[in-house]
Formats: sequence, structure tokens, C-alpha cells
Amino acid sequence: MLRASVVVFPGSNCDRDVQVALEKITGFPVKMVWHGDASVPASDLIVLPGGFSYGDYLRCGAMAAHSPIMRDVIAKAKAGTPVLGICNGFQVLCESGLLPGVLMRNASLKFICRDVTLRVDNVETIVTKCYRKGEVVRLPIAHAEGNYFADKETLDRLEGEGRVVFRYADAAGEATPEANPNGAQRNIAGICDASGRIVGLMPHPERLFELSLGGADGRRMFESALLSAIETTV
Ligand SMILES: NC(=O)CC[C@H](N)C(=O)O
Repeated sequence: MLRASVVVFPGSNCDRDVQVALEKITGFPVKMVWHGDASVPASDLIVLPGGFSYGDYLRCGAMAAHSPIMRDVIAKAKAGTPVLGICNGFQVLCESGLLPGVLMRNASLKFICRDVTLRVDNVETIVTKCYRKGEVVRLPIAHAEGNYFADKETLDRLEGEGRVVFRYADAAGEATPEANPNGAQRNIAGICDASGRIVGLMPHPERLFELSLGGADGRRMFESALLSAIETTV
């Protein structure tokens, strides 16, 4: 069983897409939670979806990080509830301090909307255990601020602890500068916390979770979440 909740901020998008993907894949109903609510129901997975929360004012995710619901999301995350942040959700995780670093404007200063190829570097997180290490997958990106930045010490720590989950890479799995769409340090597309229970990534797995959408490489992220929930309850 997977009890998943999706947080909805003013300006969120793909929140419904995440709900549909999770419900179709797992068969369990997903709760939508409003940003002004005081708490999230007991969950095996909290998703912070993509979009333009609070109109992206100040910096993407900066205002959402201070919304009423985030107090409980942060408390639950610190107590061990798995959290997945997708695109704007990743920005919210960084802005709220649950993940290190920050997402800056794309190096091109342009909004980029296209598919990218990624290498899966960590297959021990709550949303990647159904992938193979080093596997190359295709997922869409759609962002203006996906340029991951952290100081050298933080980047070295993330790499040393295996906390880079996804890297922009070419079809052969090489993390080349050409494969990097936004200037992200070390081609980082997604990272996790030390436990592998809090994961943030810029690409959108819910936009390619079944073949009718043009691809299904995102599907195993949601299958992984279900598997993680089953593993922790048995
Ligand atoms: N797709 C998204 O979640 C967009 C995130 C954010 N608004 C940006 O442009 O960077």
C-alpha cells in the first residue's frame, strides 16, 4: 500500500499529473493537500510538484518554502517520511534547507522545455530502486532555473556520499558539457539527502510515465516509491 500526498501551491502544475501517474501505477488513491493547510496526512510519500509556486516571485520556490504546509512537510521529512521534489518541488526542497545547494537561472537565461537524457547514479533512494545503476533514461525538463549550484565542499560531499542521483548525460552515459542543458555544476540533475528518503530532481517523471505519453522512463520512479513503502511496512 502507498499513502501518497501531493502538495498544491498557488501556481503548481503537473500536480494532477503526479496524482494520475501514482494512482494508475500503484492503484492507491492520492491525497491533494493545499499549501495553506496546517498538516499533511500520514503518508508514505509526499510529493512537491512542479510549477510556478507563488508566481516564482523572489526566486523559484523561495516563497513556497515558507508556506504554512511546509512547516509540517519539513517536520515529517526530518522524522523520516519520504519526500520527492519535482522541478519546482526540487527548488522548494533546496530553499527550505531539506537539500543543499540552490537552483540558479539557466546558463542560457532561457526557459528550456525539451527531453534530456540522464544517467541514474544512485539506485538506493526511495524513487530509484527500480532502475539499474548507470542506466540512461529520457525525461522532459521545463524550467528557467535548473542550474544546480553548491560550493565545492558541498559538491565533493554529495559525490563522496553518492548523493548525486541523476546527472545530465549523453546516450552513452557520459556526463559531457554538451549533455548539460542548463549549466548545472557537475551535470547534476537530481540529488538526495543522506538517507536517500528526500530526493529532488529537475526533470519531470510524471510527464513520461506511460507509452501513450511518448515514453515510460519516469514510471519506475513511482514504482520505486511503492516498493519502498512496501519494504518499510513489512
Ligand atoms: N516545471 C517547473 O516546475 C518550472 C520550475 C520553475 N518555475 C522554473 O521555471 O525554473
